Amino acid sequence: MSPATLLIDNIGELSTQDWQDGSADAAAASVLRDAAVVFDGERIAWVGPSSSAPAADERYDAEGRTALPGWVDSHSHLVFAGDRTAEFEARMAGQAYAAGGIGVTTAATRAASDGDLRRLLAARVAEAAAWGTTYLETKTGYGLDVENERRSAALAAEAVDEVTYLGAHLVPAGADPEAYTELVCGEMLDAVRPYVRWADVFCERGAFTEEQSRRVLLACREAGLGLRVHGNQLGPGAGVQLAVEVGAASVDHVNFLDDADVEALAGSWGKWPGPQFVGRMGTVATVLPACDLSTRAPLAPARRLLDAGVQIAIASNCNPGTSYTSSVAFCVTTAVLQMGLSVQEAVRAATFGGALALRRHVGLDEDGQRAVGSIAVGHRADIQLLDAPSATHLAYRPGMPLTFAVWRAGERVR
Ligand SMILES: N=CN[C@@H](CCC(=O)O)C(=O)O
Ligand SMILES: [Zn+2]
Repeated sequence: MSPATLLIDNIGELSTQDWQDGSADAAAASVLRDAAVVFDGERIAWVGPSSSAPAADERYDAEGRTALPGWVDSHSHLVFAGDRTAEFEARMAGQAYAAGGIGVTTAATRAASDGDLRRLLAARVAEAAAWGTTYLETKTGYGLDVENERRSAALAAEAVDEVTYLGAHLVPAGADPEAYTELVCGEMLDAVRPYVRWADVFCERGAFTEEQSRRVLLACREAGLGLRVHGNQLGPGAGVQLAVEVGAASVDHVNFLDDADVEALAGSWGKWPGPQFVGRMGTVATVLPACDLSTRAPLAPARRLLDAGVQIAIASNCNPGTSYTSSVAFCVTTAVLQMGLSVQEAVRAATFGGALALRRHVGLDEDGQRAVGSIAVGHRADIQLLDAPSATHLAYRPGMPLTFAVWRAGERVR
């Protein structure tokens, strides 16, 4: 049981990510020294200097460590069974990644019992939490028939914060692409609908065409789902433009972008932020650094996107094919060392950026849920402590296990 109120004081560096706008100055403003926070149950009740912190039922001394919002991992595929080590080895020997590998995981996932899938999923969620992830999205997409997609969605809804329907991940072996697309837009959508908030489509060669992707996205929007797109991963393509056209909250991967793609994404943010961050929102570009490394793809142009005024997120894309890690810290490190982001920009993308991509950056919306991804009064009490004097150590000491303590909705989970 958590105490009613908990004071965490003596925080050496507190990166609140409580931004007033997206400018570089705001990055500095969001970092406090010698700070403290107070939780009241699941809610942040106070943030400020340690010296003026109010009393609370319990106190935790951070001993000068660094505090950040918990990671908001806005892209993962955790409902699966089986193993793709052989495919990974072949890739490291020079073979290119292709969408077809999804079929291997689909066969193993269909063969797994509910109990096995539930245990596998719970272990993956626990692993993510242990490394600082406090808000987690995951997708279906390894069922690819009505009952297995429904089952994946139902199991995911038991285990994570946000569930995305990805029936349009691959046309299963032997199926007619048109007939399968109709199924995804009809009977399969009806079956998953009670469990999901989002729909996604893999708009790429070897998966779904632009026209099929548009049909899926519009049907899902009509059913009341928010939209996300896997786009421009394996080559130039229509994914980004389609995501902006349909008002998707996020387009993910974005490795191959031309000028028009960057302009479309930047243009989608032209009317944001308004007061309280609720101006008309655009399409977040979500970069997936671990996936880029594991597929030996050109890194997504995160620096260019930020400079153009696009809101970006960093996510793990944890899945057995292209990115078998849920370590968002590893992704942040890579974004700094290889994508040209500053530490605070990368931390922001993996916290506030993920919340933007899931439309959870402001609180108590239609679902009555609290805001996540930044540390401010009224937001959910999701905080991680790093065993380091500053967040810079995430990139300065790559690969070191810096996660020291994690609270999720006020509960200590590590
Ligand atoms: N690109 C599409 N889907 C996953 C990979 C799925 C798989 O290969 O199993 C991704 O986001 O990388
Ligand atoms: Zn993915």
